[in-house]
Amino acid sequence: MRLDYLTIFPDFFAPLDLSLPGKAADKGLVEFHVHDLRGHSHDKHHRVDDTPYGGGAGMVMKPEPWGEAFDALGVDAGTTVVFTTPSGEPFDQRLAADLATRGRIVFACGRYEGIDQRVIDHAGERAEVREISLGDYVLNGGEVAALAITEAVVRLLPGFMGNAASLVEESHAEGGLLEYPVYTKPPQWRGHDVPAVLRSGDHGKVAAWRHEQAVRRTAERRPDLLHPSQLDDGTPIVRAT
Ligand SMILES: COc1cccc(COC(=O)c2cn[nH]c2)c1
Repeated sequence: MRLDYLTIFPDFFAPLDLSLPGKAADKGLVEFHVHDLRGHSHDKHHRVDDTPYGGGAGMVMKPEPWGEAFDALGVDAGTTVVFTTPSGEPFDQRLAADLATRGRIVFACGRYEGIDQRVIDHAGERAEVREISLGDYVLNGGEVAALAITEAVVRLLPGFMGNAASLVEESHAEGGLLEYPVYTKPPQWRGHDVPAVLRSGDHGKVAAWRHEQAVRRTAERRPDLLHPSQLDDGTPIVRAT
């Protein structure tokens, strides 16, 4: 998989050479290419923004640099262009798995009040476009979101995670439950003991305890992930007639 990043802050993506994503690059599973959008603005000050039509506060990113960058990158039907933006579709594990099937992703990292809408419209004429939000909050730019999406996607690439088994068990996987609590040595620590069941050696009991903990934790923190039948707050189960 080839990942490209279009940004006015290319240094933001220096971490891609470290830790998780970096290892994938070493394995040849993924290649990263970072591009400074200002390189595609040719006025004296390499301007990438201007005042918004219709007035209002802030600045809007000009379309020309983006169009020239798409041309330089060869954005085409085999490319998925991801615009990270608060007004995008919510990012989740399912979307991460979907993006992990792509051959090439170009992350378009917006700043200011956003990117001229014609850039998104034009991109949709030449490639697959996904507008993706990390969550309901506003960052100063799309770079942090692009890094988060990158990590969630790259770790799913076949042959990347050393222990594929851990991918199956983790949160928001098929079960749709939050992860159960985990423990390691020492057995006692500052007055806190590891739950005895985890040291019992009884794999059946351990599995049951972990499932119960995952359901309890999900009911407490993310009832939206549970089906009514799994809520134990007495929610009446109204069956479709
Ligand atoms: C492209 O248009 C804009 C406009 C405003 C801010 C940003 C930066 O992205 C976010 O704030 C964000 C991404 N996911 N959740 C929040 C982009």
